[in-house]
Amino acid sequence: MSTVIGNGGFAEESAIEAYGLGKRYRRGWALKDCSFRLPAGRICGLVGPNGAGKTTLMGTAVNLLKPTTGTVRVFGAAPGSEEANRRTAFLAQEKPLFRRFTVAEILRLGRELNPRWDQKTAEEIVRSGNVPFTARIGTLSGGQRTRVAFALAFGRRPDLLILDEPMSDLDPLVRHELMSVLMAEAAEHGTTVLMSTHMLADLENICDYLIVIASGGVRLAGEVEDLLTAHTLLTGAHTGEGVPQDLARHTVVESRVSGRQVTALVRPDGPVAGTWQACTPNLEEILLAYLRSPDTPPLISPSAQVDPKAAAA
Ligand SMILES: Nc1ncnc2c1ncn2[C@@H]1O[C@H](COP(=O)(O)OP(=O)(O)OP(=O)(O)O)[C@@H](O)[C@H]1O
Repeated sequence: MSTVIGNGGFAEESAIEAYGLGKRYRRGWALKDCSFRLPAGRICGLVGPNGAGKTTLMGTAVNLLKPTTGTVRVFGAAPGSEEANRRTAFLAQEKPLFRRFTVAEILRLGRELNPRWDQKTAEEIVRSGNVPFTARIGTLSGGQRTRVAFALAFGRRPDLLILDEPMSDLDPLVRHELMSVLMAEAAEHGTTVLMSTHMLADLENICDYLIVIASGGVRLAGEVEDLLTAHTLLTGAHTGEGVPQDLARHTVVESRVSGRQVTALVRPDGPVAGTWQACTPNLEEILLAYLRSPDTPPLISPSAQVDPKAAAA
């Protein structure tokens, strides 16, 4: 199992490590050359445009899909192994639950199949949404079914919870409530969460770690705090064509001209020369700039990097 020495000098366990992960269907590559590490204990947002391969990536981590290239490990174990299965829960986008079962029967099934089952937490999640325990799954609304799927996932008391766009069919109040449950559970038990989302509010309010994938692989990965502080948003006078000379030694993620003003999102490599107004960008500005600029070199924080040699070990 690989570990990395973190800032405090403690060895941090890896929840997920992906090495050159790729999946090819007949139509082409769904996921390509994806390498990253998710340290244990983080709540990580997985972001990317439609079709970037987020569901595919999650599918390989829970052994629903076999990668075409590369490998993925969950707590150092192969997906599908007893160790990985015991420690991981997956909530798929379409929330497949047995439609003819009642809510109580589904929870009983969860209890019987999982040695670490936490009935109290599972029941509380169902009860706080006033979902009747006697109702059949097939008669529930989409949002209620999501709530029951959440209860099943949390009831398993996983070390790693993988959620594929979990909030897409929930009303704002329920989203808020279930996100609070998610954060409280994760904080109490040190659960690692990998959650794909298109909602920037989820990222800003919940996630402390971020992985951005696009057609060319991983574009950004690391602690949200580190990703924010690595960038500066500069505004100055537009004096000529192309990237301003002052910025030539820095990584310019994106620059845009509006009238006589130029705005540039930059990864500064030391102090920036010239007359610029500088501010810290927000997560949305960084995300959009990277997704619009496929040629910008990716930024992978040290904590999110894998050692390619470890893939063969
Ligand atoms: N079973 C399949 N057969 C063929 N192509 C597939 C299959 N599953 C996914 N794909 C393709 O792989 C690519 C990645 O799909 P995936 O569902 O992983 O993306 P995503 O990032 O989760 O997208 P979204 O944000 O829209 O949910 C898409 O182009 C999709 O059409």
